[in-house]
Amino acid sequence: MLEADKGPGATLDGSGLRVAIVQARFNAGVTNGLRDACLGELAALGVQSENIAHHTVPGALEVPLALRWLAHRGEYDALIALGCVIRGETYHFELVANESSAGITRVGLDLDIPIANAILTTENLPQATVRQIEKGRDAARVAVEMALLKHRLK
Ligand SMILES: Nc1c(NC[C@H](O)[C@H](O)[C@H](O)CO)[nH]c(=O)[nH]c1=O
Ligand SMILES: CC(=O)[C@@H](O)COP(=O)(O)O
Repeated sequence: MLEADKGPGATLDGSGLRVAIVQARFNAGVTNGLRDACLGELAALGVQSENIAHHTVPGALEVPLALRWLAHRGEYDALIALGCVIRGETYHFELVANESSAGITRVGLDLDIPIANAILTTENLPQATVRQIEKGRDAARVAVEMALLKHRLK
């Protein structure tokens, strides 16, 4: 009998989950907004505050390594990456945006752990500012949904 996938509209119950957040401090005005929105949504989904770890790193390029360290602990059901990369005048934007994203994906696949990537990559600060709340909330929902899916499938 095919088990119907309830899809994203299903009620997500994160009450038994353990989640860790890695936040880049670069563009902290935005990443703090991402953090606050993410924490609020995790609470709304039932994730208990004592089951949420939060760590900061200097910038988006340092996020993958911190995620790897946390994944190796084997203590978390999902990880969340928060950051904000804003284009400047040089190629550095592409390097930071692309390498941080590729590193995050690699950690998730190599260490078999769901990682919600909410590292914003925008052309300017206004684009990031208007997206911080939605993207922070989305990251929380993705982390909870994928952690629950992993428990169902593995
Ligand atoms: N320009 C941005 C950076 N740059 C810093 C790098 O992430 C890294 O910390 C540095 O290259 C040392 O390894 N980081 C961001 O998160 N956002 C940016 O816009
Ligand atoms: C994304 C960045 O690294 C950015 O802050 C760098 O700005 P610039 O390219 O003008 O040095």
